[in-house]
Amino acid sequence: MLSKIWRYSHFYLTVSSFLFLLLAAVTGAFLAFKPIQEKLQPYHIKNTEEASVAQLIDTLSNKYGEVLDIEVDKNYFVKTSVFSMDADIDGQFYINPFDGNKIASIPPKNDFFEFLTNFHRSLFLKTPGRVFIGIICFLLFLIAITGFLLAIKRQGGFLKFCSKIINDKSIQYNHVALGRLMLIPIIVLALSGTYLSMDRFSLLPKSEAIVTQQKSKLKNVISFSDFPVFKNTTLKDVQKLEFPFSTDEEDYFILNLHDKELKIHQKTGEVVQTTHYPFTQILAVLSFNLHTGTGSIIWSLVLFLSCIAILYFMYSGSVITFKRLSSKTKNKYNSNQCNFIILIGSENGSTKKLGKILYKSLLKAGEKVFLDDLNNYSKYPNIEQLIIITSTYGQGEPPSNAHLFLDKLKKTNINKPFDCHIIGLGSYSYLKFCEFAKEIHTQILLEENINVPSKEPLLIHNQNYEAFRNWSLVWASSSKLNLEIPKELSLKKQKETIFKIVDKQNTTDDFDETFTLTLTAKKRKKFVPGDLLAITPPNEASERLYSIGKNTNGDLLMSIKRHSHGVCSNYLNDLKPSQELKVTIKKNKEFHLPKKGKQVILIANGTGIAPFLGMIHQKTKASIYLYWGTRTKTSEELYKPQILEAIEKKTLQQYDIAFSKEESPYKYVQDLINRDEKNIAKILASGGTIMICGSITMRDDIFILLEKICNKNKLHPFEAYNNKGQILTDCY
Ligand SMILES: Cc1cc2nc3c(=O)[nH]c(=O)nc-3n(C[C@H](O)[C@H](O)[C@H](O)COP(=O)(O)O)c2cc1C
Repeated sequence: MLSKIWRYSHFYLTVSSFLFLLLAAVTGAFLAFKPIQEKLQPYHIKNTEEASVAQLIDTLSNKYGEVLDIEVDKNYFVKTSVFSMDADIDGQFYINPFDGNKIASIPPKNDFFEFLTNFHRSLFLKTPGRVFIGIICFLLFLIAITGFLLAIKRQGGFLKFCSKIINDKSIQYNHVALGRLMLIPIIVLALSGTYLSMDRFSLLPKSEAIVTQQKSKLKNVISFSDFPVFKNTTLKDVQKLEFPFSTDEEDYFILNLHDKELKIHQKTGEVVQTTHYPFTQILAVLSFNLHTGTGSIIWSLVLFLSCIAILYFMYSGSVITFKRLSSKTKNKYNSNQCNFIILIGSENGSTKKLGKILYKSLLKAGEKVFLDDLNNYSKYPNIEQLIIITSTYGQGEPPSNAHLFLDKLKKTNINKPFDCHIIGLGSYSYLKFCEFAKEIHTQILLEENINVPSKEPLLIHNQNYEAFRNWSLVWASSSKLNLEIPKELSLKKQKETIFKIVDKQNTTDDFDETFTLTLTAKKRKKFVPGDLLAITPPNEASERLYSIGKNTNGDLLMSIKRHSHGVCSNYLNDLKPSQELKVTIKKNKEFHLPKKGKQVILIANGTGIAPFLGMIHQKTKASIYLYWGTRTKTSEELYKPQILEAIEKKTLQQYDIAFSKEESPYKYVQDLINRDEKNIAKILASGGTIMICGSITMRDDIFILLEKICNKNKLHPFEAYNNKGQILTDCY
């Protein structure tokens, strides 16, 4: 419930301030260069900060007739105003504090920055504009805070806020990852701006300056440069020093430091009055410096990046919102009329898209169907089939529109029995894969009047549309429905590439027939080992995905197991060298050889070796260890030349194989991992990566093994390495 409040607040706050935030961020990004431009002026003399006021007064009085004041700005540029008959050294100019020489005249204000500053502060609307911008600044603060709370919720708790965000290559990932990085600068920017506006309109609590007076007791007249207060004050603490107007004792030196103002007797050098600035004033100066970056190039650059980040958030937030809103559907029938009910659990809208496809297909087939959120589950008088499609969020939790469902399920009496089908969407990157769909399945099995035809729910990794489509077609035919389910989820036609077969090698042992295909693209096509190749066999609707490797010539490598009734594997097996094949390459960045990290362990079984055949030849600074489980020595022969070449070229540091159908000390790849547990633990602890490709059963066994290795070797829990992205999988 709370997360809904944060989400709506985050959304409405951004929408209401959108245009003004946009203008403020664009002008702010330019204005961040003002302090940099100022700081880069050559008016600073090394060690100015360390010079004492006494030293400076001494230098100036020797050099100039009458000094009116001295100013030290945030960049430690020293300005003085002098009165002189010589026009060249009359008025205000920059000086070298050590010899008093004039360095430069005060340049006129930069028109461009002046224009931008006025616009940024008030949109040229004077006081109403300033008030408005102050409010926008405060809204930015609220947007940052609600965004922070949403990120905590997304990460699964406050303590997990800083843990690795799983990169699912989505725009949400960029939004959250950048948000976490820029959270503090943006909060500082927003709070300091709000404070400055409140100060400008006297909205801050009144606090008086504390004034302490002291009567002059001393009689000795001493020279200015001998005044103890001048001797003990360095220029780094000074803002301004005003010289006495006349030689009259009633005229004082006024020394403005960063936190107080001192009145100094011009004959004796005694401090006769100290005025401590109120805290609100000190805070206003701090806010000004923090909001403008005055005096610091690094902070100015951080402010610039914050403004760019705000612009990016506005873009990514709009895309996310558009995606969510576009997945909303208006039902044609009301729920009481419908015999098909589709309920969706979705956080970011992708699951809803699948529900919508089924909804539209059923409508087109003339069925009465109702689509809704899982949270709105209720009694449906005419229901025959309930289809639940849900993602999992957080750490195995329901998405935000589904958290009430299980409770409602328990409380709702069902009078008329119906069938229920459950589809889970999730990602293997998370330990609790499709956990919420599994939980629903378990709960629904306990309901007397709900019939669940499948023993297991359908669980889909990475929104694989093909898996969903195949399920829909099977379900439609079992329900005697003639459904048209689109072949592609997106209407954008994927780019096909024509490859030519350059080599084909088959190997058959007593158990399996496997073969490799080497393909070369007719036109240059970029791909990386670990990417996926989508093939749709002729006269077939659905595509099949294969993880691909690359040989040293840059050709594409596939490793395929032939299934006696497999349509695609037989189609590929029938291809002859020099024949052509139309395919689509799908980027699979989650399963590329990592760019960082010193060590990578590759674990495969069966034809899962394919992407690794490319990775062992990739140029990388990391040491690569390959563990492979296959059935027989015959099946190893097919890949041996590639592997031996990599060992010879030293791009592969270690190769171990387990045979499940031969006399061999190690039967499964799991046995090899168990044997080398100490090394595996070391690599995990030092930030290395483990990549797994092959069957899901093997992957699950390896996960259990890794969990044990982590416990035994007193490492962090396995989940931590998985969350940090050190475990990459591509299993089927
Ligand atoms: C922050 C976050 C947490 C996730 N947690 C899990 C999880 O615990 N288990 C899982 O299988 N998938 C998890 N996923 C993957 C999503 O379930 C998957 O991407 C799904 O397709 C998202 O669908 P939606 O856009 O409809 O919410 C998570 C995704 C994100 C962004």
